[in-house]
Formats: sequence, structure tokens, C-alpha cells
Amino acid sequence: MGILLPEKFRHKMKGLLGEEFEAFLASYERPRKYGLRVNTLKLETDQFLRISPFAQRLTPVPWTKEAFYYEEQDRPGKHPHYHAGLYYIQEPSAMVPAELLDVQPGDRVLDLCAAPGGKSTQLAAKLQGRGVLVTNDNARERTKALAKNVELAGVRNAIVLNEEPAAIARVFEGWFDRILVDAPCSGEGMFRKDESMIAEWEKHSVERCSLMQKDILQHAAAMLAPGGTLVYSTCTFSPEENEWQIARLLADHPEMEVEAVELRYGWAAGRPDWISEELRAPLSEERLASVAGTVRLWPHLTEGEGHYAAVLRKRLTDASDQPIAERQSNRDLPDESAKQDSRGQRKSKSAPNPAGRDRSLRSEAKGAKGGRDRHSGQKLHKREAAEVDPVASWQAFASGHLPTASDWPGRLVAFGSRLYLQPYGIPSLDGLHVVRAGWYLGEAGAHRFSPSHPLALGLREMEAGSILELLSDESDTLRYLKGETLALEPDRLPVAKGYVLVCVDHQPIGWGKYSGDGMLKNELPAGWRWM
Ligand SMILES: C[S@@+](CC[C@H](N)C(=O)[O-])C[C@H]1O[C@@H](n2cnc3c(N)ncnc32)[C@H](O)[C@@H]1O
Repeated sequence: MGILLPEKFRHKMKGLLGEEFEAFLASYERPRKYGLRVNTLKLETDQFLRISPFAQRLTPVPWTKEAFYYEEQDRPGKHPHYHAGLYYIQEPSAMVPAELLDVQPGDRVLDLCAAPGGKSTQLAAKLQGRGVLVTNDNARERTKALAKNVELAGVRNAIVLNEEPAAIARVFEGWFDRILVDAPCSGEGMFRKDESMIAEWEKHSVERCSLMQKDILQHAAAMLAPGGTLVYSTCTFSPEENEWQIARLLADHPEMEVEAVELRYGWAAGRPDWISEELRAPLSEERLASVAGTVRLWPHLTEGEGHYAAVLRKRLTDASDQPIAERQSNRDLPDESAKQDSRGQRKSKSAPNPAGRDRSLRSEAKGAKGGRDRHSGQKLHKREAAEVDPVASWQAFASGHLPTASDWPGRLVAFGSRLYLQPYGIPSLDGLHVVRAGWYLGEAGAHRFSPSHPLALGLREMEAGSILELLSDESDTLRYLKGETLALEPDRLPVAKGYVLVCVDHQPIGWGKYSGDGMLKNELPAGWRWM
């Protein structure tokens, strides 16, 4: 019962691989591998292994220290820990590009082709809440899943965009320390994981994808800061979408160079010999040979599906080959001094800007094209925005429920009555389609502030004034995740009325509201419930 590979694909791969082709073909007879990656924004890997019911059957993914192969029958997507964002289910080879990007806390990171967000959540975990992640996809529908996964992972320092790379480059030229281009591709490496990719392959030709990749890469290069690193990756085998793209980039951008990836775990070298004559011509021998420093993951040589990745660095020199001063990145600065005020000026160490007290509020409503809030799809009316002061409403809520909120770094940004905490130092997003302007805190109403589900998911248990502690294997947990009201045992009654952070195994899973009658009203939004 093997996979029926398209004849054209078989023929091409046979030509490329020669004697190795039979081993490659045999890999399609072997079962695919399943992977999950522990979300270290929420807990440490060993902590997860202590509480996970399937920990004993997990085996390590060699290239990602917080990731594991799991057995199909364990179905980790059907466990409360999944709803608490404790891990992301991700194909093991797909974890490699974010590993190669070498993100450090405090970096400015762009994930340009990001939906549904697997690599974004991985990059966010590497940032550990410091610096900023701008995550984007040009497909509007797909940004819904992207935003949801970023929120489930509890990421506090991300901006989600729905844009073409050219539009982002106009705002963020030379701005990012790290850029991931996980490009749209013909998906040849995914045929074993998902057979529907074969039909997709017939539709999306290698040629069409190559043109998109070329365009995306040009804009990505423009957004990279000198000294910054860009990782280009695909899940396909065709040289036109891999080594050819890197050759073209090297020819067009003398300031970019390949950083060789160490070949471990059965990874294979990139193939400069597969690059067309036309693309080789403008390259020096040395630059052409450097393409061997990119990496191919073949399913017959490694424990995962087919992938390609290239690590590129922008040199710290200008056109005249003179070194240029390295921009001081956020990572070099202590937390407090890395903060910037609303005009993008650095604030002095002695002038912290506590989020809860930031009154330099700017309505992003005009930044949303067509005067719409991309989050709700609702039309924004100036009067509505003027009626409630979202900051005051938030402050009143936070002072009663979130004692440490005034210390959270970032500045408050409102879209109408919706309030976000945005990382410091972001240039104006006016004119861009903004899906999330930061960590979505909630919505200010006429009489009270309604905290959002993403706020709950981004919290630590100890940050909430009032919590309900559940265990993952008790029946109330499933009831809560299904959206039911909970009848609380007397020893679990909250001390006061109001919002309660519901936690499972000490990890937040959403809000409940207690009105003093022994019942906890469920505040889990419909789209987040257990199906
Ligand atoms: C391979 S998928 C990304 C997978 C994602 N990085 C992850 O790890 O979950 C490629 C994505 O690129 C998006 N895309 C296609 N053309 C694009 C463009 N011009 N700009 C930005 N994103 C684009 C597609 O909508 C698709 O979601």
C-alpha cells in the first residue's frame, strides 16, 4: 500500500539522485515520524516530562533539545496540556530552520511566511519574552490559525501581520537581527506526511513557486540588519526552489554570504552542482562552492520528512567594504534600558515606563485599512472609541486581578475598545494590515474590562490574584474545556467575586467568573473550546 508518486517527480528525482534513488524511494514505505516540541515559554522540558502521561514513550529529536518523537496512538492534540499550550505538534524536520536561526533573547525577529505558526512559536520560545517577534503571512485566512497558535503558546511579544513582504519592507528596512523565510514551496518533502500534497504539487508548479520565492527573498534581504542572519527553508527537493534561490540571492546581494551548516544527524550538504549554468555564471568559484554549506534533509538519511535550509549572513560592511558600526541590538541592553517610548526614543534606565501606567495611547484604528479592526472585522466608529478609555478600564481591571501588570514591559495600544500590549520600539504600523498589534489584553466596555483568552494563556499562575487549580485528569477540567459552568466544591471557592484564572496542573487554560453562588461561569470563547 505504498504512496503513488507522480511519474514526473520520480523521473526527476531519479535523475538527481542516481544510485541513491532506490534508498530514497524505499523511505516512502516507512511510516512517517510524529513530533512535538515542549513550549519552554511555559515550562521546562523536564517539568513537562514529569507531568505528561505519555512521557515514557517519547524519544528525543536529536536537533531540538525540547522536542520528542511521539507514538501516533498517544494523540497529544487530545490532552488538556495541549489546550494549555504546553507543546506544539510539529513535524521533526520542520524544527530545523528555527534551530539554525540562532535567535537570542532580545533579538528583533521576523517570521515572514509564518502560518500556521509552528516555527513562530519555536522562535518566540527562544526569545523568552524579550525582544520582538513580527510574524506574518500574506494569506488572510491562514493568519487566523497563526494568531491562535501564537496566543495558545502564551507569546507576549509578538505582532501578527497579514501583508505582502514588499509592504513590510517599506516599514522595517534593515531592522531585523534574525529573519526566517519558510517559503511557500511545491511541498515535495511532505508527500509521505500528507498525501494531499501530491495533488497540490500538480497544481503549484515548481516554476511558480520559484518566482514567489525570489520575490520574497529580495524583500527579506532588505529587512535584515547588517550582521543579521536570515534562514531560508523549504519542504521540497527541487533545486530550482533551493540552491537556485540561494545562488540568485548571492548574485544580487554581494553583502550576503552563506554560513555553512555543520552536517550532523544524517543531514546532507547542499548541491551547487545542481545549479543552472545561467545562475552560476555571475558567481565566483568560492561563492558558488559556499552553497554546499546549505543543508538537505533527506527522508532516507534522517528521522523526519524532506527539507532544505540555508543560513545567510549580511556582512558588516558597506558597498566600499568598510566596516560599519554594528547597531546596538536589544539583546545587548539590560531590560529596562531597551525600552522605548511611543516616539521610538530610548528611555533612560531611570525612567521606566510601566505598562499599566502608560498613557501615551495611540489608536491604531487608522492603521487598519478601510477603517476596520482586523481582529473583529467590525467597522470602527470614532465616537465608540472615544466613549470608553480603554487604558483606564484596563488599569481598573488589572489593579484588582493582576497585581504585577504595571511592571510588564511594553506600551498599551488600542484599536477602538480593544487593548494590546505592544513590545517597545516598534515603528509605526500605519498602512499595514495588523492582525494583532501585540499581546491582546481584552476589551473595554462601558462598565468593565473583559479580559481576553490570550491574556489568560500568556499569564503565569502566580501573576493572577485569584486562581482555580484543576488537575488534568479530573472531570472538571474536561467540563471547563467544553465550555460548561463548574459547580465548585466548598474548599475551592474563590475568596472574592470576579475573574478567576483557571489552571490545569498549574498552567492557565482560561478565565472563569465567580459571582458568589458556588458556580464558576465559563469564560472560554467558543472558538477555543474542546471539540
Ligand atoms: C511553508 S508555509 C509556512 C509554514 C510555517 N512557517 C510554519 O512553520 O507553520 C508557507 C506560508 O507562506 C505563505 N505565503 C505564500 N506567499 C507568501 C508571500 N508572498 N508573503 C508571505 N507569506 C506567503 C503561505 O500562505 C504559507 O502559509
